[in-house]
Amino acid sequence: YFNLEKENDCFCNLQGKVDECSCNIDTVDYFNNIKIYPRLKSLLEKDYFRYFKVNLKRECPFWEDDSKCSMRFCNVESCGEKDLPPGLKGAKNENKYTKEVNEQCSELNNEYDHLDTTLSEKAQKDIDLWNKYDDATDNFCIIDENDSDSEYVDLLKNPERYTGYKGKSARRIWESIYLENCFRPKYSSNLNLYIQNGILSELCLEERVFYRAISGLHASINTHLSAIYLLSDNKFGDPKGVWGPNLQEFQRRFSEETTNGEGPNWLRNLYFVYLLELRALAKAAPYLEKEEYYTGNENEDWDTQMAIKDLLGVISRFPDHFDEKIMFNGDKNLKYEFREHFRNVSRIMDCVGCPKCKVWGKLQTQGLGTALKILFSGKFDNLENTNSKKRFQLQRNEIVALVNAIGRLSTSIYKLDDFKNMLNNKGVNKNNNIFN
Ligand SMILES: Cc1cc2nc3c(=O)[nH]c(=O)nc-3n(C[C@H](O)[C@H](O)[C@H](O)COP(=O)(O)OP(=O)(O)OC[C@H]3O[C@@H](n4cnc5c(N)ncnc54)[C@H](O)[C@@H]3O)c2cc1C
Repeated sequence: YFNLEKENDCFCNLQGKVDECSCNIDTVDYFNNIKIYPRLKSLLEKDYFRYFKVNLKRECPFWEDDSKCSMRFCNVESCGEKDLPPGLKGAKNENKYTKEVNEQCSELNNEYDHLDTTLSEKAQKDIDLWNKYDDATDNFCIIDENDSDSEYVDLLKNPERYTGYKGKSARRIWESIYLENCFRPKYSSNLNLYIQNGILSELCLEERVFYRAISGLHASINTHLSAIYLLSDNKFGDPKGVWGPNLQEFQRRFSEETTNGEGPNWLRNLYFVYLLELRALAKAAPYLEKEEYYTGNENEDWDTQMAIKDLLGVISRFPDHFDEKIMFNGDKNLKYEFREHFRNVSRIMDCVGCPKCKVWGKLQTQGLGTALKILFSGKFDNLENTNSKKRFQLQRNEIVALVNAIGRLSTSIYKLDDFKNMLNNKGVNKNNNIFN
């Protein structure tokens, strides 16, 4: 199928600096594969991170969903109440998420010190409304967590992998993201649906960042489906399927030869979005270190807190993340547009025709949306100097989505190393021009 000489070309341009950031691809490789990936892998097996609440029933607001996924591997096993950790049971009762509320401490009030914190029903309603409004204007995503149709999905039971979702429906999702919901070069005569790297310079920094983030997410999803591909025959093979890396699929998606020279740029965008999300995690560290990670299982909750602290410590010692301070210093409208575009991308996830892809698509856009909120809402600036826990709260699902989204990107970068080794073992390292 492929010319061996050209076979490795996904990796040749994948070197040097990550665009818009100050560090090199190989520095990120080392840092991720040795330090971050193993930590995230064990952290994401903890109950707190393994259950994601998602609404799979919300209708597509843009067009009638016309797709049925071709394979049974598309379907999601949602989990029943009995499978959930004690702290997440009674999903309708939002208060169950925090230990404080569950353990309702009843201290005696000194009647002279007593501060009357009761509010009239009307005032309480107003405040709820204000909070909702404030929150909504900061959010880059529609959040499913409080939705009555939402259900918990066990992410470990539903790994992101090849599902067979392709064709018109999948293409329409990506097209509508890039065509309508990414910023586009205004003066370019190029009518190609997808933005080519060469004309990205016509976009301003913020617009480029937006495009690179989406493209990086796309590259990550396509790396996963190539890395956990269905290798056995669907009809006659093992009913559970035999899964593993498919090098040819990976090359078709990322080599210069088959992508008009764009594949390696898409992989660079994967590194970009990884650094962007890591920066968000580092920025929110003072807040996340104080979170309880409550599931009702004391031992595990303690382990989770320790594991998070350890991870945040490692991340904060890596200096060269994305620098968000360079963004939104000019045109005030741009931030608003940026947020609206991204909210539309998150709405499009309701149109994904394969339930498993939808779960992971929603999780990853919500994770990226949470990262953008941390970086750009202003509410996480100067966290070190304030009692942040009281000032601002992320919902449980936002934290679960953010850390899992970083887990996905980290795994993709790790899997690139596997593909690189597979290519080298085939004896084509002399021209290893994807990764060199
Ligand atoms: C939200 C979502 C989640 C999905 N999850 C899964 C999943 O879990 N498992 C699964 O098997 N399939 C999944 N899919 C489908 C998968 O992403 C592909 O759409 C499908 O495999 C068809 O691939 P394709 O070769 O036609 O190109 P597509 O990936 O559909 O890409 C369409 C076009 O976009 C351009 N393009 C490709 N990659 C990039 C990039 N990184 N940056 C910029 N432009 C790019 C190219 O011009 C390409 O022709 C998902 C799709 C969506 C929309």
